[in-house]
Amino acid sequence: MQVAGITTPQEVFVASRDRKFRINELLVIDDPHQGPLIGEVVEANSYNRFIPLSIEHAFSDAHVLESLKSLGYSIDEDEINIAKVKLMSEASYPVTTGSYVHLPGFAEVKGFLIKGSREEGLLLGEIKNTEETARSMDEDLKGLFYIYSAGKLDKTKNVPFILDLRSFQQYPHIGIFGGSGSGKSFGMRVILEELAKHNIPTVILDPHYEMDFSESQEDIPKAGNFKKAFSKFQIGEHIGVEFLNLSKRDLLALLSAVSPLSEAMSSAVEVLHRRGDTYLSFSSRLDDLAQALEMGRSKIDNALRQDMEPSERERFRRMRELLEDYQNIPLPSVQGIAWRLRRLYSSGLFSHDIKPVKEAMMQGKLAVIQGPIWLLQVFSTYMLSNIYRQRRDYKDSELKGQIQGDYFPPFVIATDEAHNFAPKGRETATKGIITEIAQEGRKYGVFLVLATQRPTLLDETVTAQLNTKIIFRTVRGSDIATITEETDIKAEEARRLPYLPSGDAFVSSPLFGRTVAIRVRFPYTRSPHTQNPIDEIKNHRASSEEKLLSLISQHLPIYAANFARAVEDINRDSEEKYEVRTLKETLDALVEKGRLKKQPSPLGDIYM
Ligand SMILES: Nc1ncnc2c1ncn2[C@@H]1O[C@H](COP(=O)(O)OP(=O)(O)OP(=O)(O)O)[C@@H](O)[C@H]1O
Repeated sequence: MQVAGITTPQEVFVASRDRKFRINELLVIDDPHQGPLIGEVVEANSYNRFIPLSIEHAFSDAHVLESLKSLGYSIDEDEINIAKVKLMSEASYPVTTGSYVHLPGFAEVKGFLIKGSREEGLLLGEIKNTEETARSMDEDLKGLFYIYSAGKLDKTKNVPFILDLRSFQQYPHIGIFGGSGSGKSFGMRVILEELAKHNIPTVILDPHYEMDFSESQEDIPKAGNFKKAFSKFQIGEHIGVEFLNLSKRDLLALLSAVSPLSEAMSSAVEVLHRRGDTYLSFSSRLDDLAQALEMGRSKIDNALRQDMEPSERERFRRMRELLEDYQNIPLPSVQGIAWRLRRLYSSGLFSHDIKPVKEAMMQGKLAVIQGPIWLLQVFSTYMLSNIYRQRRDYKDSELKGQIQGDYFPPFVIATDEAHNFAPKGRETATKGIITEIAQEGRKYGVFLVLATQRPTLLDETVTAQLNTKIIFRTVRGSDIATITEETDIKAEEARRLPYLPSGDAFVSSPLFGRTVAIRVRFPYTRSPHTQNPIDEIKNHRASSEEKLLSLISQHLPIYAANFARAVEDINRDSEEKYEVRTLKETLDALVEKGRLKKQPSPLGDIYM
């Protein structure tokens, strides 16, 4: 392999007669004047005499041709492999044409490939096309995980891609971008498994109900057990919000997450919510005021003149007071607040608190929060503000040398569909807290892992703070443009984005100082949704058939003449609601499948 053509201090062409180049592989150029220079292949091509060098293409540059000839290549006969190579760091002078080039041993390029220790890093996958270099790699870095590729699962043979945990302090936030089916969810799962391995407290917002780590991939030997590494909470069922602790700001955020509040409603909440309010006290105040506004003063006074139960009288008195204090609040605003509040209440939100989440975090677990996206927004606004504040207060008081309250650890927040939580050009309940953490979470050790299919729809301030970006296959032009703007991805790589296979990604990270092409390792656990829908139908059918058969077999033989009795018996023993007609159909279907026999008799058919 030799350098050919006109060179620059940043970029060269390398030619080889017998070795095909692979994109992203590293090469060492032995420049006689500048010593070894490391470069990365960004374009790889092969030519032979049957397909002449094209006129438009850069490689056809007359200088490259001339240079190849003078290096002893016969461009009319030989197959020639040519690579465009970008140097990792700029050379002092243009590279010497004709310099020999060799494939690096691990020691020569270790500094470019490995930026963290195996013990203290997240093992996300392998660096593409580093197989030859990996042969001379330290033994303890070899075969650390499994890669699934071309229908086969194998131990990795490449150099591992390790994201150093300690580097989070410097580069705290991770973005995962990629279109549908590109490998984003697998990538997120791998990151979360790695965080779990290190017992890093992590809160996961899971709008897709897919973040379950209890089922291991069967094909991976010794996949490890993640069952105890995570706890799953459903909003309204296991966790919720303590109304008593809500500030006015929290309450406004919660109500507006149900449906945006008008100006009048916001000001009404400001004046109506009082310190120490419980759900009951606040909601009855709203109901009383709504009724008072509806009745008007004279009707209330009239009512008070009548005979009534003391508790009833007390209520009318309260209504009159409320009317005096808040007569300027429009009735529709009070009603608007009341229905939003009722919606929150009926979701179960106010019946629980976030203690279980905090406990899971204190144990260094993954705390998976599940709920429909609107409720997740409502709840996470409150929860993230709460735990972030707790961590901030702890850290601030530690810095001031006056620790108050209990220890609260650094933590990670991870979510898919991040553009719903911090959308561009639109306010949502969660956006404020996510932007705040994106901007100053680093100081407190609070880190974000945000995945989205649509980076273009993610708030720019947040996107700009995502220091490490993992970019999977992306087809949409506008998203490729955003990615190109927001990362150091090279033009050649951006062109490849629409064609990346699922699970391949570019990692743009300041730690590496360049974009690294990786294949994400195969996760140890699997999502509960991995079953193919067609298999699901078949399995369900087979298991219902078994259930049916074992139910019916207890009542065999069934005589057609005595169907009514059989229906009664079967319905009594099960939750089924057969009628004579449906039982007959079911039995006939089982006969057709060969699971039952039907024998004619003078008194009618007998099923056995
Ligand atoms: N690292 C990987 N190794 C092997 N196969 C992978 C990998 N990543 C993804 N795949 C394959 O691609 C499929 C889709 O991946 P995944 O579910 O992660 O996509 P996604 O980007 O999250 O899509 P969506 O946004 O639609 O959920 C997986 O079911 C799997 O078959």
